[in-house]
Amino acid sequence: MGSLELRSSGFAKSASLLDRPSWLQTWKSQMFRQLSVGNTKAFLQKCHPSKPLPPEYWRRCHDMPSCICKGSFKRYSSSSEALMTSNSEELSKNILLGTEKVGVLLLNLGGPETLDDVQPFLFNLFADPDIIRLPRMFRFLQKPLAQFISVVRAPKSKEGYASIGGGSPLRQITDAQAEELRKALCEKNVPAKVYVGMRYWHPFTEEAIEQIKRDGITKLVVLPLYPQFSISTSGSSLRLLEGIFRNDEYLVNMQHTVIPSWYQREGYIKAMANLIEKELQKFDNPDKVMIFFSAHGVPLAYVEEAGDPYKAEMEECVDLIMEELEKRGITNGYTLAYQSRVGPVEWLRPYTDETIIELGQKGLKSLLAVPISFVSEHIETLEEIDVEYKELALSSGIEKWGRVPALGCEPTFISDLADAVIESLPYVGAMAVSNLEARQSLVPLGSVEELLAAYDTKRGELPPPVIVWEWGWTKSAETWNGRAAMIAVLALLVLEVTTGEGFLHQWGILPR
Ligand SMILES: C=CC1=C(C)c2cc3[nH]c(cc4nc(cc5[nH]c(cc1n2)c(C)c5CCC(=O)O)C(CCC(=O)O)=C4C)c(C)c3C=C
Ligand SMILES: [Fe+2]
Repeated sequence: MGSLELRSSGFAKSASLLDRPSWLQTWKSQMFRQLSVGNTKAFLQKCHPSKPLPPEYWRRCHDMPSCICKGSFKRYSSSSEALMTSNSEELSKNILLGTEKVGVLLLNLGGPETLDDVQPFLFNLFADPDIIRLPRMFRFLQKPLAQFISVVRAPKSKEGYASIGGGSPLRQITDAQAEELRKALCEKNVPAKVYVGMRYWHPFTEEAIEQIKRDGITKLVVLPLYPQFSISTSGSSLRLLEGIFRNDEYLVNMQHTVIPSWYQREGYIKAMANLIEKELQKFDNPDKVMIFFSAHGVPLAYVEEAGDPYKAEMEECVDLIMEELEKRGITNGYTLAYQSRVGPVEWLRPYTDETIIELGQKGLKSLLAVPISFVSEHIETLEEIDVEYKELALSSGIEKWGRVPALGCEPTFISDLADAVIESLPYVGAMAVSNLEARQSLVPLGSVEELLAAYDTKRGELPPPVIVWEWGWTKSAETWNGRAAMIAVLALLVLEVTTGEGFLHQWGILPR
C-alpha cells in the first residue's frame, strides 16, 4: 500500500476537522479512483483496503496546501516521496531552462466595467446552470429566463454599480493580483505567466485559455481566487473549464492541476489576522469590539442537497483565523453570518442583516465587519457592507463601526498564493498516462469532473435563488402541475421581454 505519510502544513487545526463531512471522503476517494487508470477495482483493492482510512489521514490531507492530487499521488506510487523529489528537481531545472513553460490561471467572477455592461453581465450570471439550475426538462428555458431576469434586475444592480463609481473594480484588482503573483513567483525562482479567466465578464476564461495556448504553456496550475469552495463560484468556473479542456486537443495534452480551495493556508490565515488586528487598533476599546465575519451566502439547498462544502469550509476558516488571533492575545467575541441573498428561498443562516439588528438590540456598541468569502473589494463590500449594513448597524444602536479591507495585493497573501502554486507544481500532470480515456479523466480533467461529481453527484434540480421565484416557485411548490403553470407564465414573460409586446408593457411596468 502506498505511503500514508503526508507532509503536514504544520498549521494549527480545528477540532472540527476530525468530523470531516462525507462529501470530502467521497471526493478524496473519487480522486483515488481516477488514478486507477482503467483498472479501478484492482487499484482500489490495493490502495483502498476494506479498513477505513484513519480520520487523521483525511484531516492532514485536507490541511495540505490544497493541491487536490497530492494525497492521491502519494497513495498512487509506492515510492512517491522519492519520485516526487526527483520530479521537483527535474521540473525546477526544466522551468529554469525554459523547456517547461508554467502558467497559472486565476479564476474569478468578473464584473461589469460600465453601467452598460450590467445587463449582459447579469445575463451571463443567470445563464449559468450552477446559479440557476432548472429541472432537466426545462433546461431549454435557461437562456430566455436569464434574459428575463437580467432585464428585470438590471436597474437595481445598476444603481448599486453607479454608487461605487459606475462599474466593478474586480478586473483591475484581479489584474493587479495576477501581476503581483507573477512577480512573487519570479522572486521565488519560478518564472511563470499568470492569466486571469473570469466567469461572467471580460477577460472571459475562454479568452485566457486561447492566450495560454498561444503562449505554449506546458504546465498549468488552476487557482480559483475564492478561498473557500462553492458550487456557485469555483465549481462553476471548473465546470466551464472542464468543458473547454475536454474539447481541445492541445489542452487534453497539457499537464495541469487545480487548487480547489486554500482558506486553510497559513499565509492566508495570517494575512487575514493581520488585517483584523490592524483595524481593531482603530477602536477606542479594541477588546470590546465584536469581530463580525460576513460571508457571501448561498442557497441552503446547495449545502444540504448538493453537498456544497462551502459552509463547512467557511466555518473552519473563521475558526482558524480566530485561533491565530488568540495566539496573538486577541480574544474578542466573534460571529459569522451570511450576506447578499436574493429571492425567497432559504439561504445559509444566520443572515447578516438580521444578526446586526439582533446584536444592536442586545446592546453591542462596537462592530468590526470582516468580508470573508472574497479577496477583492467589490460591490458587496463597497455598497452592501460599507453603506447598507453600516446604516443598519448605526440605526440598531451600534455606535462604532469598522470594516476590514479585502486582501487585494497584500504581500503576505500574494506570497502565500505563490507558495501554493509552487507546492502544487510537482503534482502537475504527475498522473499522466497513455490511454486517451484515462487522460480525459485524469487530474485535473478527471479531477475536476470527479470533484464536481463528488459534491454534486446527481446534479439535480436545486431551488433557484432568484427573483422569479418570489411569485411562487418555491420549495413548497413541488408538484409538477404547479411547475407547469409557472413555466407557462414564464414563457409568456420571456415572450414579452423578447418581443417587447404584452401586458407588462401595456401597463407600463416594462419600458417600451
Ligand atoms: C464567494 C462569493 C460568492 C458566492 C458564493 C456567490 C453566490 C451567488 N451570487 C449570486 C448572485 C449575484 N452575485 C452577484 C455579484 C457578485 N457575487 C460575488 C460573489 C459570490 N457570489 C461577487 C464578488 C459579486 C460582485 C461582482 C462585482 O461586480 O463587484 C450579482 C450581481 C450584483 C447584484 O445584482 O447584486 C448577483 C445577481 C447567486 C444567485 C449566488 C448563489 C447561487
Ligand atoms: Fe454573487
